[in-house]
Amino acid sequence: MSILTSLQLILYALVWGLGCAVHREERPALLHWLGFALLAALQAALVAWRPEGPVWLTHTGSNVATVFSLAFAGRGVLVFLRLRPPDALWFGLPLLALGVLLFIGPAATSARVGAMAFFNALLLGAVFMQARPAFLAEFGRRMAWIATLPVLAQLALNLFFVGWGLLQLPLDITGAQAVPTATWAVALVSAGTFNFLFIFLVALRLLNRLREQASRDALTGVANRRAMQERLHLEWERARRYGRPLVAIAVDVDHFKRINDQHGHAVGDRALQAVAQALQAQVRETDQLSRLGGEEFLVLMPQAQVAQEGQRLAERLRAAVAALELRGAAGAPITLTASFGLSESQPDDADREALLRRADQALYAAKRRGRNAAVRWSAELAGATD
Ligand SMILES: Nc1nc2c(ncn2[C@@H]2O[C@H](COP(=O)(O)OP(=O)(O)OP(=O)(O)O)[C@@H](O)[C@H]2O)c(=O)[nH]1
Repeated sequence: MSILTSLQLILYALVWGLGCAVHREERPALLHWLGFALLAALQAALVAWRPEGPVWLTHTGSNVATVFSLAFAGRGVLVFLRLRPPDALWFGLPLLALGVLLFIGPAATSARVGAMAFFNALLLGAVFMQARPAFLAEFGRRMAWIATLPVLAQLALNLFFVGWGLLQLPLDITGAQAVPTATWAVALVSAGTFNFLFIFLVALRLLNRLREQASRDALTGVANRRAMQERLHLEWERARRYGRPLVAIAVDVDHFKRINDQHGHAVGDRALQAVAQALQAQVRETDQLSRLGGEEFLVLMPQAQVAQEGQRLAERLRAAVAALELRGAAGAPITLTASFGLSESQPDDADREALLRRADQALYAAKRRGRNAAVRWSAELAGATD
């Protein structure tokens, strides 16, 4: 049984090792779990070596390996969650366990197993307390429960052994009876759950990050055109279904080419970032600001009316961009303004692009009227382009 467990853990170690090679960002956590799997495999192999092997290794050594393997697993979880593990605890406890187990020696079985289980329980409790809020925040309640199960199973097993050690119960934990079988089953299942769960979570985090990157504009961090199209689709359908208009505000920074030409592309980039920040600070959580490309942005305002909330927001956005204080490379002040075109969805719109087309027409009108202005679409503007 224990030699099979050892082999299984070596396979886990192989997976973590491969993970370290290909996934740099998570390498610190994966290295911890590689250490965990190797030490747990060592522990199982030492147990398999009983009764032929030297007792200091097969008994005391296997207990020490167990405590250290849990320390690696737990500290790895904290590193994975970007938490700061208190090192006095995570290095101090295993070292203290080593000292205590050496002091007890291999012969005093109940004291030795009880002491090992006590340190294991402390480590499990510590990781549970520190990791749970961050875990819940990133992966949600369902995943937190799945992650909690192997910890609780391990904790229960270790508390049982602490009790066993303290009370000196007449149980044989080394033979083939119910208790050792249950011990191995809990150890195997919890190690397996732990490994598969965290392999899954590493992949899930990667997937979430890729999704996030696919919908964000790399320069400004606001939503990109793709995310805007998705949101527009959703909000346009909602607007039609519930008869609540949707407002689009097209934004274009004025004479942006001059900023690039006079101050260089890097300053131009900084200006775009500042504009995005200024716009973002004005829009509501329920609105969406996106960068469509170049110096063009778009604000979508669900459940709003252009003559009221739309016009008010556009005016605030205009003022926020005009109030930006930017400096070029030589410290020269840069004046920035933007033009705004507003439109509102209409019940007879053939498609959602109609809303954007009208916002664009209004934007061109704002440019024609001298820029640094917000213009609301009206029927006279239809067909007029620059
Ligand atoms: N720095 C920087 N410049 C960009 C980026 N994307 C587009 N541009 C520049 O933005 C400028 C857009 O210029 P135009 O479309 O002519 O418009 P404009 O100069 O803002 O003039 P109006 O819109 O008529 O007020 C071009 O010079 C592009 O090279 C970017 O990501 N970074």
